[in-house]
Amino acid sequence: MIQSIGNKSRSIEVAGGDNISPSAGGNSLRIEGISKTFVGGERVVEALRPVDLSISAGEFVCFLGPSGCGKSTLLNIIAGLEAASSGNIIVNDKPVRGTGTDRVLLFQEAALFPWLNIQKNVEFGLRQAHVPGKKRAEIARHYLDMVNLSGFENSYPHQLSGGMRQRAAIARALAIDPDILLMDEPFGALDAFTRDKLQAQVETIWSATHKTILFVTHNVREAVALGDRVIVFAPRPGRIIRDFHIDLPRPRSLEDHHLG
Ligand SMILES: Nc1ncnc2c1ncn2[C@@H]1O[C@H](COP(=O)(O)OP(=O)(O)OP(=O)(O)O)[C@@H](O)[C@H]1O
Repeated sequence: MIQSIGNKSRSIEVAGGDNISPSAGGNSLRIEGISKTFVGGERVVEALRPVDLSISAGEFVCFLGPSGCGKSTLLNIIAGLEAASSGNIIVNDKPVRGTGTDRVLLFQEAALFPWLNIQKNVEFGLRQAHVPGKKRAEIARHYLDMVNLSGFENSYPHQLSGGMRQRAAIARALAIDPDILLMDEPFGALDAFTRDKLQAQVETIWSATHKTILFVTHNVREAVALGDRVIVFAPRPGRIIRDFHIDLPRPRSLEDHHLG
């Protein structure tokens, strides 16, 4: 079921003053009949009933639902970290199997390498992709600037706050220029104040980069504050029960009473 909240005609402001439609780039991701049943000895858990979903390039989609409804399982399948029991993941019209640099998954705990400084952490994926040193440094600086971490290039993860570490992880993910950013409760471990600030920052980053974002949350307010769409899952066995289109103007303020 598709429902709509807010004003239908909407565009977003991007740096340089252009007005673009956030879903102008065609289909980015198709989830076709994806199901998952975990089998471990005697125990069989039907985590996901077949899920079908089409997501446009540049859309910001939130997966909302109670604990255990299969949100993380679906995100892991899209990331290629978990095999589905049935169905296909189609990215840019091609079926994908396994992980790829077109999709990057961010977790609740920023998974930075503790032995590398922030600059080197952000450069890591670029090094793997054999991007030359000067170019790597330039790209890393660009994204560190985007997440307001300029000046912390030489710091190590343990010297940063949780919110700063999560911002560094976002910069590292963006540096490899994925089509799709998969965010699994990325702010779940942060205090409310930091969380609010990072939500606003993610909205700004999304507007500037036009990435397709899939964002898992338990929090209705967070989902409505961030998403173009909020996909609501039912408890186990996980399945989609609602597909809300959120047409509230951006940037959205968390104090906006429409979000309540
Ligand atoms: N590796 C696994 N083996 C067996 N069961 C699993 C495995 N991973 C997840 N499950 C089960 O699948 C169901 C869905 O789990 P999942 O983590 O996807 O839910 P979720 O909606 O992301 O929950 P939460 O919001 O608490 O993270 C749960 O019942 C969970 O116990």
